[in-house]
Amino acid sequence: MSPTTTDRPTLAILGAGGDLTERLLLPGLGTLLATDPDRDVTVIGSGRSGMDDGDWRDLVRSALRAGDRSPEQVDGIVDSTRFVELDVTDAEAFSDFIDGLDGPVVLYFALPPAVTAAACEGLRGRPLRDDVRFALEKPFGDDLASARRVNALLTDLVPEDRVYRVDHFLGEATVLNILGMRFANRIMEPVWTAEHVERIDVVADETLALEGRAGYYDSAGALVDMLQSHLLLVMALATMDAPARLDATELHDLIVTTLRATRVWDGDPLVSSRRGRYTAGRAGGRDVVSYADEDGVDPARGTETFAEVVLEIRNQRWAGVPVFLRSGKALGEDSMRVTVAFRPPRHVPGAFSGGVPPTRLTIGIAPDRVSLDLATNAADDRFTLESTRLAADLGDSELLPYGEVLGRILDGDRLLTVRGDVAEECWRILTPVIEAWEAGGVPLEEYEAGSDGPAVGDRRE
Ligand SMILES: O=P(O)(O)OC[C@H]1O[C@@H](O)[C@H](O)[C@@H](O)[C@@H]1O
Repeated sequence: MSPTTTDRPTLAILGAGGDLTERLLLPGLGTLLATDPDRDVTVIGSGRSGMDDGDWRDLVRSALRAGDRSPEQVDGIVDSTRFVELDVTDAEAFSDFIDGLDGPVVLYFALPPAVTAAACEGLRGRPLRDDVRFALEKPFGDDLASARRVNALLTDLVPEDRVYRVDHFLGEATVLNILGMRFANRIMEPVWTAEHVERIDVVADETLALEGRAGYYDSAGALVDMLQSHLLLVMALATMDAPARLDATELHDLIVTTLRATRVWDGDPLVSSRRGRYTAGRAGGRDVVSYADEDGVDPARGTETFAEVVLEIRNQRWAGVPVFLRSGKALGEDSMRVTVAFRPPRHVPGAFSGGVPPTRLTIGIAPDRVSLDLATNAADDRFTLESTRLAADLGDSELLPYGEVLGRILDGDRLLTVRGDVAEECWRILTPVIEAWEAGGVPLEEYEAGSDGPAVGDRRE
């Protein structure tokens, strides 16, 4: 098969009629173009439901225009874009579609894992052009077994270095800042060990509720939607060893080594995990109906909208330090962050009565902020300690996480993607929790929308 060769890459979005394209991919691409005015790309949308070509162009134009970028650049993309009606599980049609694209090609699977798997299965044994890259949206598989199957299938089609598993958290400026802060400050690494750290919290609290996404979310739930993907990767970046170079192989090797050492705390999901589901209330300034009453939800399924799991990274650096991963929807506050709580000093002179406030470093992912809580002498009593917060806003980056990730994929850089073995480790770590929850071993606690989650078993820092 001889691909057409032009330098201009083609981004072919499969499942382009879904909300991901409109809400995240195209706006992300828009910010990429705004920050890189010379970048050129052909965007092709495809999906099963026939979208009118004009509607598709309008969608692309308005998503790309949402920002301050050159009209010529947007016009160039809108003029060359089109929508192709396609069922990717029809192997012959899918294969013809790929062959007809101008290369190099990024096939972006914005599709449920089972459809992606069926589409890839259909390509097996067919000639495939050698300038095609596969970009896949999370979740990668529905469980460990299916993730392994999809990975095997993919590497049967193309080498792993042409597979780009997308986790947009890796494109968050502040997530990348974890690396900068940790490895570019001499004061960090010496205390970044179990010797000095008491606990780590990786948190993604959202005021957002379901937002009409029952079709996807009701079968995923908070554990798979957030912990199995985003939060485990953030945890790995915050706890891995220092890279010698910042390239994809080095980063992925360090991430997977950390994940391989990670287990549910005490090996017991019954005491090391909590789950909850919101009831009606008010969150993020909006009235929220009970999750069970949301459109498209099957209440009998018992999907959780809040998940917390305590993990242990059983290696020399971290053994004995609990790592709390927590995420919930319809909570009282938006807060995505990593908080590292340090142990108290070995000795504090007795003159300081009344206890020592903890030292804590918080790297905020959203809002983008770094803060350090230090014990300082109280202004009104020199021999009493109080907590003082040093905080700095990191400033917003115009480039949205999806823009950062897409840019690298279009450039053939895998740094901010998820390697196959990393994705499998993420499933492996949480499989005991998934099984315990399926067996009903952990109760589904209710919490009111707008609260800070289920009260039962709360071990917040
Ligand atoms: O804050 P962001 O970047 O929108 O990321 C959070 C979202 O990440 C997505 O991957 C989840 O599916 C959503 O449920 C979640 O709301």
